[in-house]
Amino acid sequence: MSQDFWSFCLSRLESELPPQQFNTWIKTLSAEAGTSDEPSLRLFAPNRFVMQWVRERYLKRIAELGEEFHGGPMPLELVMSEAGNTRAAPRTVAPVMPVAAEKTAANVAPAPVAAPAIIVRAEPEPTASSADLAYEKTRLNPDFTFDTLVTGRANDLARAAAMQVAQNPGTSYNPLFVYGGVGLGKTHLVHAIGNAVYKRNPRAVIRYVHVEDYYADVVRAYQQKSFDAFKRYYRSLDLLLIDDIQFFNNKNRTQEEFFHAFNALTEARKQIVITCDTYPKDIQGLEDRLISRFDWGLTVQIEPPELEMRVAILQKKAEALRVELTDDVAFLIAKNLRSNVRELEGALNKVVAFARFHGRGISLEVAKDALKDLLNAHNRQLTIEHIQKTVADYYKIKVADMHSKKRTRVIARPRQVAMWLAKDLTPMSLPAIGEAFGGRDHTTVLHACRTIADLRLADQQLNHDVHVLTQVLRG
Ligand SMILES: Nc1ncnc2c1ncn2[C@@H]1O[C@H](COP(=O)(O)OP(=O)(O)OP(=O)(O)O)[C@@H](O)[C@H]1O
Repeated sequence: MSQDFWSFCLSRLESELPPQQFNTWIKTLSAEAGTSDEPSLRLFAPNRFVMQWVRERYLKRIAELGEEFHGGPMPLELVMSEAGNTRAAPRTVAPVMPVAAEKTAANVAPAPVAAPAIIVRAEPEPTASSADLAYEKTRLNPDFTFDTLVTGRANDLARAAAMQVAQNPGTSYNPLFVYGGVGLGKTHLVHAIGNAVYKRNPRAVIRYVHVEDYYADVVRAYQQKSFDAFKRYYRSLDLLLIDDIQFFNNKNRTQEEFFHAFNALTEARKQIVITCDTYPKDIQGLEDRLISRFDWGLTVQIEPPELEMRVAILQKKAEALRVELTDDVAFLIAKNLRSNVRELEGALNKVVAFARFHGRGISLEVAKDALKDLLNAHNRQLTIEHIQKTVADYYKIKVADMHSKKRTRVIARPRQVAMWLAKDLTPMSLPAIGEAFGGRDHTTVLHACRTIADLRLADQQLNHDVHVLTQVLRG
């Protein structure tokens, strides 16, 4: 069945593409399958930007995988989802039919009725104005705005700083350095800055670039001996948004170029926004002179969202997909996926696709069915022993110290961190946690949790430790 094909296709593309590309482009697609008798696949892109990118870079490969999976061609269509289709009038989704008239170069012969051809029908683009074209050069995703970004404790500082930068680019915090774990909205936030700056000033020269693409630009400039043009371009920007700087590791020539671009832009009071999965000093293989420059502006963290925020994000995403999501379903998903918003979204997409495929509405029952594997995996709970061992290893103390009565700071603080993590990451009660830490009283656990919560606001190193440990434990 084509639904199985899409799972097959996802796992193949995941192994073939760098994670950033897979997550940004492929995972945002939703799929609607034909029947087992008449396999077909219709892919929905959330907006024109994604549709164009997928069509140019990945559609041919998806068609090849379709042929490999089915042992023959399969009609394949890429359209914009209704929610993303802001230019055209909303249309109803019809079953996929082989539409020979709309073939593209990637196609083969017209479809005979019995054995359908691969028909790659990418929706024709609406005519673009020169303003549209200028906008597209920014590489900004129009869906990633401050309006679509849900705010909560996990990101309010980062969001406030980003809004400040968007209002006063080049003069408030330069660079703005945003760090946080995978899939927590860093890319969304930097696109939001770009979109806001563009809205205020459509003449601003803005460029969003992932580090891997920046690296590719350097390589191309090197091969084509076009370094002057490369330098001129990057130094002419008003706003440079550069994503996932951790992938700069040991790419010395690229770092060198970036160093000079950074200096030129900051000297000219042009804004730079950087994202990374970690705090600047912890980036592996990055030159010290870059690390020290990243400290010039403001460094803000995005943390994993708490339950209420996760529910709000799901509701927002459901709104964008134009599906109704009841609170019980939102809570089921949010309670089981804690660490990564992208996974949260993936789970929602899975529920929506499952409901559509089986012609059912979205209910708690449907959601449980759709997410069966995921819920089973989640139920293999994190144990307190695992938390104690991970924290002890991290701080290089003995696991036995988690249970001991020793009160020296080097031991007591990691123990408090482990208690805080146990409270945050497991459903255990305070008395049960106290018991697991050498039979301590629940008030001791409460005190530990409050101490760590307060210290995280005041002590950047401790906050960082807790962040790293949380990521490690959540896998
Ligand atoms: N606070 C939020 N509100 C709404 N959507 C969010 C929020 N945080 C994350 N998302 C969504 O989660 C998905 C993943 O976010 P994004 O790609 O920005 O994460 P990231 O931190 O850049 O990840 P990576 O480390 O893989 O680059 C996006 O679709 C984004 O819109």
